[in-house]
Amino acid sequence: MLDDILKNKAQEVEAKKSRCGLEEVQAKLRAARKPRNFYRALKQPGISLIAEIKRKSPSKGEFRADFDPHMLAKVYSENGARAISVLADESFFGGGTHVVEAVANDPDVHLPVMYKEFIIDPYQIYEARSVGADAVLFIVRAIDPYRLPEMIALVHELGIEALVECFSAEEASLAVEAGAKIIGVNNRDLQTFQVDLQRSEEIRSVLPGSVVTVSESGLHSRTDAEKAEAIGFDAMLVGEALLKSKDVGSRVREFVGLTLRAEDKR
Ligand SMILES: O=C(O)c1ccccc1NCC(=O)[C@H](O)[C@H](O)COP(=O)(O)O
Repeated sequence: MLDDILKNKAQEVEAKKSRCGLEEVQAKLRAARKPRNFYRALKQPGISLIAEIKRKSPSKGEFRADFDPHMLAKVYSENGARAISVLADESFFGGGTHVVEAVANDPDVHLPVMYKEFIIDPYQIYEARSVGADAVLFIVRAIDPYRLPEMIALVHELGIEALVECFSAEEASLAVEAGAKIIGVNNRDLQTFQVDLQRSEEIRSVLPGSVVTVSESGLHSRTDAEKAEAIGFDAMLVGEALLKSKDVGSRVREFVGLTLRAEDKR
């Protein structure tokens, strides 16, 4: 699946570049709002929630009939999320750069916003900042390892942050050597879609204490959040469990430990 997404992304990026050149993107970037500090948001006491906005995903299909990015971002920020991840990919996740732009500049939302995209080219980093994003996602296995340090350096030069995602201890070491300050462990295998929270535990144990760490995918309860915190994660990235809820606000409060967990209410 990841290979299909990346093949499609390479074509999309080339098409975008011919519609809107880098100079035009850089001009827009100069007028973008000031970055919000994603790193500091995740580094606060207790496990921080990065709440995700996506219409659909390859593994789960459509998440909700009343999908409304503005409503979700507002509810996430009013109930204790510390950052928001917005899918920029349209073909597979039903998102878009315009969706990130709307959330990042929403007057009701004051949290840092991550541009969740399959980044393979520096052009996409400029594009992310030009719409007001405060962070971008890098997937280690999607980027040429020789280019990863320069991609991370460019993100920092633009005054924003990179969440660098890995699936193995080897990828985590590559990320650290490339200068990553924030490292994520994805619990979902992107070929089989199987989720294994054990992966977070294994990789966390080889990460240095100096990086901010994020456990990503397949977290479904406050119990999962507490386990991630207990093994040393600073933050968690959660989508499905929030998006599929009838009462998104109370689900967010549950994840961040402000209300009783669903299993304790039974
Ligand atoms: O989720 C997918 O189907 C998927 C497929 C191919 C590439 C990436 C994919 N997911 C990206 C993610 O990392 C998740 O959107 C994110 O971690 C949130 O996960 P969840 O809480 O399980 O929605």
